[in-house]
Amino acid sequence: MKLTNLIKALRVYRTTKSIEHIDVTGLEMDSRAVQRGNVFICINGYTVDGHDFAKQAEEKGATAIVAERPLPVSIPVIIVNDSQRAMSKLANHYFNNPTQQFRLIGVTGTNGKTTTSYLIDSIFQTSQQQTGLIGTIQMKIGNEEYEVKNTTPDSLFLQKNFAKMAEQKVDTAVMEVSSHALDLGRVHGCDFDVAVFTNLSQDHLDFHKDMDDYLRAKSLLFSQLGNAYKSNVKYAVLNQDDPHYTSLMKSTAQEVITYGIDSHADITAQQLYVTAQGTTFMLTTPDGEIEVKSSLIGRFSVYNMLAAASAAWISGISLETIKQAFENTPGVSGRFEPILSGQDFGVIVDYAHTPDSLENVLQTIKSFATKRIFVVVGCGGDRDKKKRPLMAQVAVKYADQAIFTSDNPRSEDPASIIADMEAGVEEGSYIVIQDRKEAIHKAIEQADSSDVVLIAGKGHETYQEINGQTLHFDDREVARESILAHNQ
Ligand SMILES: CC(=O)N[C@H]1[C@@H](OP(=O)(O)OP(=O)(O)OC[C@H]2O[C@@H](n3ccc(=O)[nH]c3=O)[C@H](O)[C@@H]2O)O[C@H](CO)[C@@H](O)[C@@H]1O[C@H](C)C(=O)N[C@@H](C)C(=O)N[C@H](CCC(=O)O)C(=O)O
Ligand SMILES: Nc1ncnc2c1ncn2[C@@H]1O[C@H](COP(=O)(O)OP(=O)(O)OP(=O)(O)O)[C@@H](O)[C@H]1O
Ligand SMILES: N[C@H](CCC[C@H](N)C(=O)O)C(=O)O
Ligand SMILES: [Mg+2]
Repeated sequence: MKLTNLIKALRVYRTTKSIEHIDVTGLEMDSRAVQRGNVFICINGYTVDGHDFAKQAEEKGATAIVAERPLPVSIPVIIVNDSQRAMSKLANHYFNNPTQQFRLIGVTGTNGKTTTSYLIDSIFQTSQQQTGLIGTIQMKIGNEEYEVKNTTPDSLFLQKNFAKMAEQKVDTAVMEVSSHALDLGRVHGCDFDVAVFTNLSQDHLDFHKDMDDYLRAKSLLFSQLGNAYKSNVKYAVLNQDDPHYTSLMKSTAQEVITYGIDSHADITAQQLYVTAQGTTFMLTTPDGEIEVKSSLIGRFSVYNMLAAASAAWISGISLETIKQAFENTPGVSGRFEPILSGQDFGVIVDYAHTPDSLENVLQTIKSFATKRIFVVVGCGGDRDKKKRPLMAQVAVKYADQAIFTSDNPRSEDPASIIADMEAGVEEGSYIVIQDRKEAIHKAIEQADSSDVVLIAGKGHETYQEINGQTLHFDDREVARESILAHNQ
C-alpha cells in the first residue's frame, strides 16, 4: 500500500516531509520488531515512551513515523494528536476494514465477559456459523487457538487478526472489550454490530480515577456503536437489573434490548431453579419462550446466559439453537470448575478476583453447601488496592475458614498485599498462608465429607507472576495433588 493511501484513514495530521511515492509494508508499534518498509507508530506507554525509539525504528528500515511531535529522524514524521487512536484508524484502513466483513459482538462489564463470550461463540457455532473469539483466555478462529497477552489486545493485533478472520470466512466474531481497551482506544475503528453489558462493580481503580471514570470508559462501547440514522441497525444489549443500566442506555443512539431476572426486561429467565447440579429456567423473549436446563451453576450464570441469548436472539438465532448451545456447553475453563478426584467433598476453582464476583460465587456455594466452606483467596499485585480489604470481608463473611494467600504478587511484596486484605477484617477471623500451594493444601487437608473448598482468583491461569518471574502454577493441578494426599 502507498503511504498516501494509508494516510487517508486520518483527516487531521501534519507531515514534516513529502510522503509521496512511499510504499508501506506493514505497521509496527514496537521498534524492536520493525521490518523494512514499515510505518512505526510511537506510543507513549506506561513504562516507556515509544517516541524515544523512533531513531531505532528508522535504522531498522522504517519508511515513516507516526508521532505526537516532530522527531530527529530523516524519514517523514506524520504528526497526530493521539497516536494510539491514530494507530487504530490506520490499522483498520490498512487491513481493509475487516470488521465490516462479519458480525462483531463486543462484551463489556466487570464480571462475566469471558463466560458470556464463550456462550455467544457456542450459540453461533451451534447455528453452523464459522466463528472467531478474542478474550482473556485465548483467541480462537474456527477450531484454531492462539495465545493473547491482553483481554483486549492492541489495535494492530486486533485488526490484523480480524483480517485473518475475514479471510477465513468468519460469520460472527465475539470479543471481550475491557475498560482499559476502551479508554486507550484499542477498539477504535471496530465496527460492532452488537454491544453487550454484563454488570459493573468495583475493580481497576488503579487505572480508572474512580467508579464514574470506570463507568465512562465502559459506556464508550455503547457510544461507539454509531449513529442509528446512518448505518445498518446495531444493538446495545443491557442488563436492566444493574444500577448502571439507565446511564448506559443514554449513552447509545442505537436500539436497546434489555435482559434481567428482577426487572421487566425484554429477555428474562422465569421459573428459575438453581441447584448444585445446574440451573433450569424458562428463557422468555418478546416472541416466544423455551425451557433451558444448563449445567452452569449460580444465579450469576443465568445472567451470563441471558446476555448471550439476547445477543443471539437479536441477531436472528432461533430459541431452539440457543437452548441446544446452553445445554451442551460444559462451562468455561477455570470458571466455577469442579475438581473431581474421587473425594467426598467439593473443590471448586474459580476466577473471582473482584468483591462482587467473590460474593456471587460464595452466595451460590452457601445456598447448596451442607457443611463447612473453606476459601483460599489472594489479590493481584500492581492492581486495584482498594478491592483488597473488600475481598477479604466477603471471604470472611461466607467462609467457615478463610485462608488469605498470594495471587499474582507481580512487583509487590506478597506480605504487604495480604496486610491490605487484613485491614478489612477482624483479627482471628481468618488465617494467612502466604505460599499458595501450602494454602490450598491446608484447606483440602482439613475438608471432610460434604464440605466445599473454593480456590478463588486464578481460574484458568497456569502461572504465578512473582517479582518479574512467571512460574508455572495451576490451582487445579495443586488441588488434585492435595486431594490425592488427603485420600491416602
Ligand atoms: C497498562 C497497560 O495497559 N499496558 C499495556 C501497554 O503497555 P505499556 O504502556 O507498558 O507499553 P510500554 O512498554 O510503555 O511501551 C510503549 C511503547 O513503546 C514501544 N517500545 C518499547 C520498547 C522498545 O524497545 N521499543 C518500543 O518501540 C512499545 O512497543 C509500545 O508501543 O501496551 C501493551 C501493548 O499493547 C500492553 O500489552 C500492556 O498491557 C499490559 C500487559 C497489562 O497488563 N495491561 C492490563 C492493565 C490491561 O490492559 N488489562 C485489560 C483488562 C483485563 C481484564 O479485566 O480482563 C486487558 O484488556 O488486558
Ligand atoms: N454475571 C456475573 N456476575 C457476577 N460475577 C460473575 C458473573 N459471571 C462470572 N462471575 C464471576 O466472575 C469470575 C470471572 O468471570 P469471567 O472470566 O467470565 O469474567 P470477566 O469479566 O471476563 O473477567 P476479566 O475482567 O478478568 O476478564 C467468575 O469466575 C465468577 O466468579
Ligand atoms: N484481568 C484481570 C485479571 C486478574 C487476575 C488475578 N489473578 C490477578 O492477577 O489479579 C486483571 O488484570 O485485573
Ligand atoms: Mg475475561
